[in-house]
This record gives sequence, structure tokens and C-alpha cells, in this order.
Amino acid sequence: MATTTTPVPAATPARSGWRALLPSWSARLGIGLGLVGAIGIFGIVGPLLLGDPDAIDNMGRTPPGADHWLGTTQTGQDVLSQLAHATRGSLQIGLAVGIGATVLSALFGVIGAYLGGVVDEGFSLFSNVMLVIPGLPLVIVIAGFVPREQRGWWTLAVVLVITGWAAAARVLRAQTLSLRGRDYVLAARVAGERHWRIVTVEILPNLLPLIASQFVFAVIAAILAEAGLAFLGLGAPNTHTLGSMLYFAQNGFALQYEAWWWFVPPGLVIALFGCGLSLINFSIDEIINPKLRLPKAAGRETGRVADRAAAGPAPAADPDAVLTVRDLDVVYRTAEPVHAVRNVSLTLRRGEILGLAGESGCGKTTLAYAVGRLHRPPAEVSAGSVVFHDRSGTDIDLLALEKEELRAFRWDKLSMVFQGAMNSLNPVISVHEQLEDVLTTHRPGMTAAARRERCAEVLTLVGVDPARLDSFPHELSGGMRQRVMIAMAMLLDPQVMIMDEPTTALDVVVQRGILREIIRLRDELGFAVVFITHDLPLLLELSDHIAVMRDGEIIEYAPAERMYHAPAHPYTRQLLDSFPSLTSERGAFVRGGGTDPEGAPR
Ligand SMILES: Nc1ncnc2c1ncn2[C@@H]1O[C@H](COP(=O)(O)OP(=O)(O)OP(=O)(O)O)[C@@H](O)[C@H]1O
Repeated sequence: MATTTTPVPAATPARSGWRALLPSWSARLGIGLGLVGAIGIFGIVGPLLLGDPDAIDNMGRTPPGADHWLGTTQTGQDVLSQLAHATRGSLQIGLAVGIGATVLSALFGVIGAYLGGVVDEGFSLFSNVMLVIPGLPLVIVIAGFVPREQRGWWTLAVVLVITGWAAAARVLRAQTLSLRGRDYVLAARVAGERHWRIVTVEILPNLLPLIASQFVFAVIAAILAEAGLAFLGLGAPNTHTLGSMLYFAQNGFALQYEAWWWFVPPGLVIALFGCGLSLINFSIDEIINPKLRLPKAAGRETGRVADRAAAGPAPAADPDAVLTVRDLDVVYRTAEPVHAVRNVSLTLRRGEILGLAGESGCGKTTLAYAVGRLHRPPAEVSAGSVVFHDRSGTDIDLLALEKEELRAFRWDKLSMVFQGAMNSLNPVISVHEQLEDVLTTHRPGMTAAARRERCAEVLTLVGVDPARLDSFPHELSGGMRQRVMIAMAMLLDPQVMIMDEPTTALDVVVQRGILREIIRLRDELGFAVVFITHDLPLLLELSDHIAVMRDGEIIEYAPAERMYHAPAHPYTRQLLDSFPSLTSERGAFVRGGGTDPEGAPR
């Protein structure tokens, strides 16, 4: 069988130490940092170099020229010098309000939601009250209440903090309520971690992208609000801000006299600063969420092996084959690339149960996902082919399918039951609706009555009472939920089902029951199954053929019967020995420790 091989590109060098915490470089991060940095430096250094912004030259409203690069105001003050001082003043207010509003919102949102009870109710009530008070009128009243001569930039900052934190607190509260029920937070509590540590180590890092974007939003909103207040004459007197510049430009009839150099620069600085902060904000997610830290090569859609389409599917060597996998390689393109599947070849025949066994981390799930084209970056199929031989006689090259073709193919011809599938049901939608969704997507011509009938039929097939159709997932036992997931995978009468440890979370009795159903259904309906588990003895009972994986490779591939009586590879023997037997001593694997059966260290 001809295969097309895409060479594995060189590994991206790993970033170590503190550099690993930085987001990867991108054009938007560069532009954002450039804009914010340039405006920041201008605001800090500019006032030192450009002299007194209030110094009056006798030239009134002069256009930009050699003496005054940005011209002068009506009273002959240098616009560039004013702009530098105004930038400093606005940044000062923006940062102070950003920090203040973020601290208050985190305090009322995160702490309240984490502690719960009366504290949460009190904090929540207070933020709700602050939220319904109309912001701008309150700002105007508070700002107007403070006598003009006592109004400094910090007065405005305090007013803007008071009116600017409540909305963010609501969002943080909702997110914290969701986070505090997560397993890892509960585990930290059970492990006896202190509250402050749970909040700072388990909860806050997950909120950081949200907090960062709220900070950015608060800074921009504060600069704009200050500009609005100053424009209305409620700004701080004797303080240069971008808002006060606009106020004086308006009072000096800059627009009417077409003195654009007076009002365009402050407006532009506000817009560019907001734009720069937003661009930086995009990259903050990457620092917090390691899943987003992808090397560039892995950022694109990597489901296909690029030149497969031109090669076309290779014919099946075995006339009974429904799925042929040849020389498949899958690599996770992380900083240290992981070659999770190496040179795997398999043939799945119609109606066959093919067991895929191997210890944890050997690449079983990666292989199953790649076969169903469900892998996502950083996973990449770097070589090989996966060909589906349809009942109609057509061969389908899975790695060459376009997005829409793939959507129509999946579930119709090849379906999957995922690891931990019983948790994949949506808790707020009834079983019937979830099953029906599949039919409405793939069989749009079906009537509602036919859909309901088919849903009831598959539930009966997997041994669940069709009366349960209207139940919600939480009303079903774990075993029932698992059966519902298997029913869902069977809805469209697929030719292949990939089952990735479908019974792991269940007790042995329920597990056996479900496995018996799978064999019975296979006999009745004739679909083929790829069954993945680390439980080799279970596969020996269930499968026709078994492939044993180790470190991404298939090291033994044989009929189950032969593998049971005469395992050829020492690792297969070791795996078989690792399961305690009722009739012999404890397994050699346990006694032998982690060494290779042939003596080679692993
Ligand atoms: N997103 C990822 N990024 C980098 N490496 C990954 C990623 N996901 C899996 N791997 C690596 O790929 C290898 C195979 O993992 P895989 O989940 O396929 O194993 P498995 O045999 O299904 O294990 P288990 O039985 O525990 O589910 C492991 O070394 C794992 O660390």
C-alpha cells in the first residue's frame, strides 16, 4: 500500500525558566507592546523634555511647524508639551482607577463567592445596588459635590473607582462560583489547604485572563470617563489630562477654526492606547492557559496529511476490511515534541472486535482520535494513511476529507464512545433531545415521530427502558448514562465504532453487562469495534484480534486466541502476568518491578 509521508519538522526549541511563562511572540503582541510602550514613555519622559505646557508664546493657534511640532493653542501654548503632560495625567488616572476597580471587584466578586453564605449575599447585594445606580449621573454628582479647588486628579480617580467596579465583580463572582465546585478545588480543600492558598493558587490563576481584561477595560473606561468629565468642566483644575485638552480645544473653538492639531492628537493618543492595551490583552490568555501555548507549526488545522488527497486512497489488501490504518505517525508539537503514535498499521474487518491494549500513556487514545480525525493541535498526523472501505464499495481516505465531508462522515459511518463518556451528556438537556440532535443533524428528512421511534429503539437495544427518554442525565445511574452514550453512537447504524475505555468508571458487574451487550449488538448489527483498554484479560474475552501498544508502537498484533495461549512478545507476557490470577501466584510484573522482562531497563 502506497503511503505518503510528511517529514516531521525539526523540534521547536524548548523555552525554559521564566521565559516559558511569557506568551509566544506574535505580531499583535508586538504592536500592542509597541503602542503602549511608546505612549507610556512619551507620558513619562515627554514632560521632562518638552518644558512648561502653560508657557504662553505670543503666537495664537499656529499650525504645526519647526518651532512648535504640533502647533500652538489659541493662547499660544505648545500643543506637544501639553500633550506630553496630558498623557502623563491621563495614564496616572487610568492606572489608579484600573488598579482600584480591579482590587474592589476581585474583593467583592471572588472573596464573596468563595466564602459563600452571608458574606456572599451581602457583597452581592452591595454590588447589585452599585450596578443599578446610573453611573454617569452619579459621577457628575460626586465630582460636582467636591469643591472645584479641592478637586485633584486623585479625587476623580476615587470617584471613577467607586462607580466602576460593580459590573466586573458580578462577572468574577459567577466565574468563581463555577470554579469553587471544580474537582481540583474540592481536592485542595480535602487536602487541608488554607483558604488563602486555595484562592490564590487554585482559583485566581484561572481568573487571571478575566481579571486582566477587566483591568484593561477599567483603564480605558477611566481615561474615557475622565475625558468626558473634563469635557463637561468637571475635571480637576490645574491638572493636564487628555480630557482637559479636549475641553480647552472645544472652548477655544478649535473645530470651527479648523485647528485640527489641537484636538486630533489627544483623541489619537486615547484611541491608540486603548488599541494597544486590547492587543496585549489577547496574548495574556496564553500566559495563563498552557493549552494555548502552541508552537507556530501546530497552530494551524493539522487534521490532514497535506498531500493525501493527490495520492488517493489505497485499495484494501483484505477484501473484508472496513478500516485500514497504515504507517500512522502522530506527533504532539509541544516545545518538546512527543511522538505519541509511531508507524502503526492495523486492519479492522467487518464485524470484528479489535482490541487495543497497552499501559497508560502508550498512545491508545491518541491513535483512536487520529483515526477519527478528532485530534487537535498540538497533535499532528505527520505520516501514514487511514482508509475507510464503505459498504457501497467506495474507499474513503479519512486524512484527505474536507471539513464538511468529515462532518457528514463522522457518526454516520464511524462513531466513537469517549473515555469517561458518561460525563459527556449535557446535564440540562433530556436524553431524548440529546439523541434527537444527532438525527436532526444527519437525517434532516426524518419526521419527529420517526426520530422518537429510533431513539426509543436504540435505548431498548442497549438495555435502557425507553421510558427514560425524557429523563435528564442526573436521573440516570452511571451505567445507564454509559449505555445512553453507546446508544447515541449506534443511532445512525455506523459501520465502525471506536470505544475508548467505555466502561472504566463502572463496577465489574455493570461493566460485564455492557460488554455482553456490545458483543450481542455486534452479532446482531454487524458493526466493527475498535475497543481500547489497558485491561488485556478483558480484551482476551471480548476481541477477535488484539494489538498491544507500547511507547506509541504496536509491538504485537495477533488473534486473541493465539495471544492468550502463546503471546509472542515478552512485553505482552509481562502485561498478562501483571493481572492477578485466581489459580496462580501473584503476577510476575508486580514481583519483577519496572524492569523489562528481557532484563533491559525501561
Ligand atoms: N496535549 C498533549 N500534549 C503533549 N503530549 C500529549 C498530549 N496529550 C497526550 N500527550 C502524550 O501522548 C502520549 C500518549 O497519550 P495517550 O493519551 O494517547 O495515552 P493512552 O495510552 O490513551 O493513556 P491512558 O490509558 O492513560 O488514557 C503520552 O506520552 C502523553 O503524555
